[in-house]
Amino acid sequence: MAYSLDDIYIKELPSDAELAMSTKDLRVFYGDHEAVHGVSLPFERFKITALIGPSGSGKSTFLRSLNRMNDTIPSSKVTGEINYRGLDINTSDIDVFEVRRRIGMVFQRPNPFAKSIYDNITFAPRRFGVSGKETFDELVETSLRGAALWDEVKDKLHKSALALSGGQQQRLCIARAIAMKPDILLMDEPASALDPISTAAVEDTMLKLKEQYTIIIVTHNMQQAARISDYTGFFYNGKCLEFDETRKIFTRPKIQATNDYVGGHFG
Ligand SMILES: Nc1ncnc2c1ncn2[C@@H]1O[C@H](COP(=O)(O)OP(=O)(O)OP(=O)(O)O)[C@@H](O)[C@H]1O
Repeated sequence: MAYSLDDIYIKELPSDAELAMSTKDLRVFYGDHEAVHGVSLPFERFKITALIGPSGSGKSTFLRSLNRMNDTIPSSKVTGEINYRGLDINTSDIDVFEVRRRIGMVFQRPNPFAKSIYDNITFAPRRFGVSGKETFDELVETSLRGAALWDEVKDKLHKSALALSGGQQQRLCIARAIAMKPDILLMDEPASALDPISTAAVEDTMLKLKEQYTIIIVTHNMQQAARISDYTGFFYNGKCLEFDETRKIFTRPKIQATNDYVGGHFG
């Protein structure tokens, strides 16, 4: 079935909602191909927003643009606004490394460095000028606690991160992102490569993390979106056709395509 791309419902957040970031008419091109067609979305602070939609609908491209990761793809061009702390960060004079420190990213496949658990966490802060054993010890502990991994690894901090299970490695990657003290965590299908027990651990971790961080997650797993997110955006053919509170998206969506997608009629 072909859906109208003009049928769009984007819920406006209440005027007292605090935004962590928002986009306005964000478009992403790969060469001549426009992969994201003018998406304007708000992201409320200390909430989890899930981005769902069929394969190729532009979710990951949109997500990667939010911390300027798409800049690393030579053919890619991003237009429109990415508003963060009163600034449009989609401009050439912005320090992209600082953007990526404040808006961290966790990828689909756990990608720890071939280093110890301890060094995985201290690596980037060290490069940003953090120093001192006590500071690092504390940073390692708070980051691992934040990612709900401390109890499992506190006796083997100097062992290789690669010896951890997939789920533990992913929580280490979350700890690594937290160690940079970001405001926002972008997560691209962070549990899709994990078994159900590890997935549950990562989901529990995310629910704890939102007390301190704003999370934007791409997921193919609709139960996961329903379980953990406060807001959901449904992407289709490069557009966000519907954005609303998660319970509304999954019970009373306003747009036909959303209804059919969450009902499992296509995917
Ligand atoms: N590095 C790239 N170079 C060129 N085209 C790309 C690149 N990455 C994505 N695309 C194209 O952009 C469009 C959106 O892809 P994207 O991966 O963002 O979608 P998605 O919704 O995240 O899909 P999936 O759920 O399968 O990950 C697709 O047409 C894809 O082929």
